[in-house]
Amino acid sequence: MLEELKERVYEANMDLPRHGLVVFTWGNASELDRERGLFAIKPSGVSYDALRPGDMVVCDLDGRVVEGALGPSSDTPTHAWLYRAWGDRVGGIVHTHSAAAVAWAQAGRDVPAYGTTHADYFYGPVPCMRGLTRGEVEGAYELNTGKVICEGFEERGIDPAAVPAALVRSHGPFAWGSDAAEAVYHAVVVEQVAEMARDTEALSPHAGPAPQYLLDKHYLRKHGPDAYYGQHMA
Ligand SMILES: O=C(CO)[C@@H](O)[C@@H](O)COP(=O)(O)O
Repeated sequence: MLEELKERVYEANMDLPRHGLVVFTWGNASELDRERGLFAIKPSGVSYDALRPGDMVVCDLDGRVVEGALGPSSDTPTHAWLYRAWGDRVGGIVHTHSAAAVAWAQAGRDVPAYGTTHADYFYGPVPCMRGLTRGEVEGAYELNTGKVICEGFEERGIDPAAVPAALVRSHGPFAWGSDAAEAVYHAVVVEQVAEMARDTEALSPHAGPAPQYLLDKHYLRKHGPDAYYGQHMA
């Protein structure tokens, strides 16, 4: 079972450079095994060319390594915190430094819902979390990154299942999903909508978000109780 988990997490990590979301070692993906209370994650700082399924590191929800010869991703405490907080809804997490999403994070701005591409996946803006304080950075930095994301969603009343991504100010995007593969998918979508939103503002600085009724329609026809997008076989 853990071998299958490692294989899936390996494939998710390898999908990050395939989709152009990371260069060098700038990202990581993980997946939760809810029954065991464990997750597998990429080892830290290992080149994607050299990565093998058996290199994936298995950790508990405190971020302690329970299996693996290599050190886990430096962002392991962030993943662990998010699984502890949201593990009932989130089964896979991805962090990247994809360029357009990072640009919004560095600007300290939410990615506005400018159109239906965005609304097909996110029920509202992709929120930019506050930057970490000096104390949070000099303390348990990566754990505090997870806390800042959770606090931001709580303060704004956002359900992480309805908005499966966030930006952390001055840092970059985190995305999640039901498993690692879906988290990668959402990381790709965040980058795409970040690019589109940036271009929208370049063309029309005062475009403003699309009408709420249109955003609602697109989100709900895919994710609402009466969703009809795609194949719905009886
Ligand atoms: O944010 C950073 C680096 O600043 C990390 O997320 C990124 O390099 C990936 O690190 P890991 O190789 O997963 O430890």
